[in-house]
Amino acid sequence: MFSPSLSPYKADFLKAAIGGGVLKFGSFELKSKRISPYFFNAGDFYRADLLQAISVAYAKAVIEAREQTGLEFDIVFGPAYKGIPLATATTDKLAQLDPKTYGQICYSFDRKEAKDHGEGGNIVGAPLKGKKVLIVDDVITAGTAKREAIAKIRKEGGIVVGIVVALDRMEKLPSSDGDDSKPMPSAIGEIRKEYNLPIFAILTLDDIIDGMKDFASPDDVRRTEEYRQKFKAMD
Ligand SMILES: O=P(O)(O)OC[C@H]1O[C@H](OP(=O)(O)OP(=O)(O)O)[C@H](O)[C@@H]1O
Ligand SMILES: O=C(O)c1cc(=O)[nH]c(=O)[nH]1
Repeated sequence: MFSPSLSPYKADFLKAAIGGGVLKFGSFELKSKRISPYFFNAGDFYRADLLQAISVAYAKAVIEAREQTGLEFDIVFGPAYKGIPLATATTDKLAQLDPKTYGQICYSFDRKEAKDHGEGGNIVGAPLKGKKVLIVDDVITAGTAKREAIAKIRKEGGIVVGIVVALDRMEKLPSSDGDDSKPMPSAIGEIRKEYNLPIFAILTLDDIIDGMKDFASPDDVRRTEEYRQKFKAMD
């Protein structure tokens, strides 16, 4: 059963992720090199109805963040690659849901490799200089991709004001010596502290484990629970 504490838009989003095959079970190597028994592939939200489902969920998370914390921004930034359609779809949906507040916001994203001809550079979309930037991305695991995005935005003169992700995998930071058995603080908590930034997650691993008991095999549930235990943060 989905956790009763999951708000309706979050439950709808989790249903879409399951129905669209975005949430997968098996063995996956992550950016952090950890081997995970589950994977959230936001690249699989490619059908129009799924794109609708994600843009509604991100837009509602942003609107909720504004109501709860006063979050304000000029630009939605999507880190390459999977962040790109998420940021553009979220920008569009925000303007549709609340044109008065979001009708003039812009989107922007980076290239993984700088372009050396034409307009050049490695940012596409709205120029970041002096602007308040909200990062919209898929997943946070060890936090590396978010740190890279913050560095890129700052290099361009942008002011990062917050991060919204679909899924907080609730994992610990990697330790500097690569020993993943050591107790470590959470990736999301350290970014919040280090950069003094609010980070909002639509779903957490706990939400997924609560929900998957209804549709995944007992083996997948057990492996995912063991993974949670192995990589859980000390805070
Ligand atoms: O928290 P982390 O340990 O950094 O891992 C999570 C990030 O890793 C993947 O990005 P990747 O850089 O592989 O880019 P992609 O969007 O091209 O898949 C994924 O899309 C997340 O953004
Ligand atoms: O950590 C990652 O690389 C990662 C995890 C996940 O669930 N989904 C994804 O796209 N990347």
